[in-house]
Amino acid sequence: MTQTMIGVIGGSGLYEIEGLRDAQWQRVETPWGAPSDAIRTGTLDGVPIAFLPRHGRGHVHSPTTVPYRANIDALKRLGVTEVVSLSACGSFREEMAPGDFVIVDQFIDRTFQRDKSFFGTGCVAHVSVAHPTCPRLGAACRDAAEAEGITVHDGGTYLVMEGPQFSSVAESKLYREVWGCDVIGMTNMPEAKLAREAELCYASVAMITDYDSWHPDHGAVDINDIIRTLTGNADKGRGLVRRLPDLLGPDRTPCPHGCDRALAFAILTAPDKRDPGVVAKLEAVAGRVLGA
Ligand SMILES: CSC[C@H]1O[C@H](OP(=O)(O)O)[C@H](O)[C@@H]1O
Ligand SMILES: Nc1ncnc2[nH]cnc12
Repeated sequence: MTQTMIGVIGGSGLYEIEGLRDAQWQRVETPWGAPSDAIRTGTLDGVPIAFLPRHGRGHVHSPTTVPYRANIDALKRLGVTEVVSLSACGSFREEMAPGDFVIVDQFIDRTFQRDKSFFGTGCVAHVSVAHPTCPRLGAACRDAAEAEGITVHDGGTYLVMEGPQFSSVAESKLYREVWGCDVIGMTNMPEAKLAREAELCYASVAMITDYDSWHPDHGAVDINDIIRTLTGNADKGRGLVRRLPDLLGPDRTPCPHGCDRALAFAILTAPDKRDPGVVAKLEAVAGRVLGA
């Protein structure tokens, strides 16, 4: 049994979290550079929490330049066991309305300008992301949302676009009608892939702000409309987070889905062929299997 530590990555509109005991902003350095911002640590109902604003306070990083590897490494380094990602998203479904939340369980990754792995030449690893989110953590997020009175949809496919521009109508229709996606955003990849490589449980809560551009009654995505919905969504997201310690509990049993053992057989590079410099960089994320 290990101790639960909840990492929360707050998306657009969610730059602070209140109500933590012994709260402090902690600067964390990683071999991948600095995370998006300092990390707010403390406890909530006796469970340690680490909150990281994905874009930094004041919204400094674009979806492309968010330091995804540093963020995940820093959370792991602090002892986080579960990562809850809260993100503003557009909807492809009439019934998934602005203000609703979706517990995402699949992704289509259309990003192309980001570092997507901790591994590479000198230490190669291949983890499975067939099921990129943790069902146990996702269920806790769903239960927390329901307890808060939030309209929550259990399961959905999130199209991750590079951005920063929103989609054209043709793209929006392709993602919705042909690819069967439910929501769209710009940030959950490579975040989810990196969390898996770091053997962290990862759940994604899509907080819907708009209908993207496919919807005949809503026209183009308008950032002003999004901002109006963001504030209410951020409050609901904070309410969801406040319920998680009670639902997850302080003592953590091994993940029944194996998220915390994802690297067990993933590293292909023979021990005598591993680059010691690369292995050293992997100390926080893969020290369990590399003995680094
Ligand atoms: C607020 S409009 C677009 C912006 O919001 C989302 O960010 P996040 O996922 O961090 O909440 C979306 O992915 C874009 O980056
Ligand atoms: N329609 C949309 N497309 C991409 N990212 C978003 N974030 C919020 N709404 C979005």
